[in-house]
Amino acid sequence: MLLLVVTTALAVFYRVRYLQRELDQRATRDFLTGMPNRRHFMELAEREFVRAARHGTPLALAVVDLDLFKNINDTYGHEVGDQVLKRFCAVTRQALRHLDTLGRVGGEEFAILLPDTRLAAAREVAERVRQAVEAADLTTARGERVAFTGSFGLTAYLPGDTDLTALFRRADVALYEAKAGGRNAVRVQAD
Ligand SMILES: Nc1nc2c(ncn2[C@@H]2O[C@H](COP(=O)(O)OP(=O)(O)OP(=O)(O)O)[C@@H](O)[C@H]2O)c(=O)[nH]1
Repeated sequence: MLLLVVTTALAVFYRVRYLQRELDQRATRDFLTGMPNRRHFMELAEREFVRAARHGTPLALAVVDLDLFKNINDTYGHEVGDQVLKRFCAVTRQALRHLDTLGRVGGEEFAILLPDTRLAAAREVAERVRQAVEAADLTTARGERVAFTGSFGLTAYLPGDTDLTALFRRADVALYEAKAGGRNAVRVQAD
């Protein structure tokens, strides 16, 4: 009898723990790509921003927008567009270091957080990711080869920054320049 009670209690315990993890996962991860969703990415970025502001540790932020993504959807269909988003994440994740965080902050918009990284090093990382994305492709069920690229806006924490918004503002300006300059490029906004 005691054995039955104990095994039932254990089974309930593990089931509850599993469900709790499922819930946590759904709250923090983007359903399509499995990357941190916007809210979770912002939480992680906020944590790193506080650390940079308090201890003066370097911190870089890149915003990435897939190029002419509407064309991919229009040409190959929304499902292939979804596959491109997933492939982009896999390729980018592989080109990043373990400490870096890739988040999906919008439909075809992503952000990369690079803790303990100065601008010069971050530029190298962003350029490596850009090249990896450019070199990647996928083949559709109909045998069509789909290539894709991304534009990158990069910035780093400055001692005068009072909040994370300042970094996003600069990164967005750099991203705009990358798009205006013809896309598939890394642009930097240092101040
Ligand atoms: N397949 C798919 N498409 C998405 C998703 N989220 C956003 N999009 C599409 O992404 C496209 C973004 O298009 P635009 O904002 O016009 O930008 P763009 O075509 O990438 O052009 P540029 O940013 O100027 O290079 C829209 O067509 C959205 O419908 C998604 O989850 N899956």
